[in-house]
Amino acid sequence: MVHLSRIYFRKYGKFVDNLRLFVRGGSGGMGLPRLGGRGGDGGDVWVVATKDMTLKKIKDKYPEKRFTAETGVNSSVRALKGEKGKNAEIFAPVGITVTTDDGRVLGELNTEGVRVRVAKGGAGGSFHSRFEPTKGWSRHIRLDLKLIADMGLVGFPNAGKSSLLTAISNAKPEIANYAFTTLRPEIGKVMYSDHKQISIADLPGLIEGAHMNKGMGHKFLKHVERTKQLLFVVDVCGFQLATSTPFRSAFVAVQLLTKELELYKKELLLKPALLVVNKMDLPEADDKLEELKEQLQNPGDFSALLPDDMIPNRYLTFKHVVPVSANTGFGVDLLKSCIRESLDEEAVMATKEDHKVRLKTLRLSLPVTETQTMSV
Ligand SMILES: Nc1nc2c(ncn2[C@@H]2O[C@H](COP(=O)(O)OP(=O)(O)OP(=O)(O)O)[C@@H](O)[C@H]2O)c(=O)[nH]1
Ligand SMILES: [Mg+2]
Repeated sequence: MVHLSRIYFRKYGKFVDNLRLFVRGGSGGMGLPRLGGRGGDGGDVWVVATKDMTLKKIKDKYPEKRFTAETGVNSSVRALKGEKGKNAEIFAPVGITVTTDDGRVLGELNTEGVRVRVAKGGAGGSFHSRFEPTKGWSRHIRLDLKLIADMGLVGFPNAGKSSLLTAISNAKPEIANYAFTTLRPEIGKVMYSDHKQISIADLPGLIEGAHMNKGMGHKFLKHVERTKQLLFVVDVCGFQLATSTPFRSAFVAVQLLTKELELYKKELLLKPALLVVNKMDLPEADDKLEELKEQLQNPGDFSALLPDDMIPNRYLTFKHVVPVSANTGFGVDLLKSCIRESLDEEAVMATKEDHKVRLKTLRLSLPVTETQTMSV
């Protein structure tokens, strides 16, 4: 079973959370001057929110990333009014924003079945156009998978994720000394002194086997896909789900969490990650933290501590390892600044990347030809 899922996950390429596509409405059909016949209008291009769809699937299925609707049917003696060309439909995942290249929002596809027209077909030729049809609109659009939060908390049950969110944000999630207190994501906003706000999603605890849909499984992991960065949270003293399940030290917990994400979708591990070592107020926490830090320096040397089939292919490198106590507030300010620093760094990199793409596009599209943009 584990093997099967590994083979399955190898199929994934890089995680895709935005996609740029070229869309063109179909041209209109020719009119028939002799009999005053009108050609059919060209088909339109629509983006349709569809269950179980991903941007990656669109990219794989349409590597050219071009969608053109069909041309309207010419007017003929047998059918004076030509039929409208067939629409092109782009089946896209639920939770995307569709924008033009310059950032104008064309639609938010938040519910299955919602659709937005992104390119209108041209008009069929008629008396008013001397029976000449017009071309469909053409342009580039962007599909962006909306993030539910900047940061997502990833940890086993009871690690103190909800307590941590309470300590650093305005959120008031449920906290209790039993596993699976949190059953759905709750978003907390963290305020900074310069008024910048960032969002953190408290997510249900992950358990071993989550990638095979155990526990909250996929429901949980799906949300992790929609955060910019990951905030791993472990209990410095380790974790045991039940007396019948093995005890996991903080180091093992980190690696098991990594492996669960890897087995679900290894691209998740491309996201920047920070590690929070919680419950530093507990006895012997300092010694345990030292041990954890040492193990994280050379994780490969400690792989014998992990079950054979749960050794990550690549150990994660955390941008920051921050010891905190959600209960006493120790380390919370430091954590807030580490989070901010990490997000700011990523934003700078994203802007640079975006500039590069735009420059490249500009060079490729010069001189500007007949590309038209729609006014709605
Ligand atoms: N001593 C100590 N206990 C803590 C700390 N943070 C959280 N706890 C306790 O750990 C237990 C679990 O805390 P939660 O915040 O509910 O943990 P969670 O990770 O959100 O758990 P799930 O929602 O079940 O995944 C509670 O009894 C908390 O009071 C801490 O810093 N120190
Ligand atoms: Mg919780």
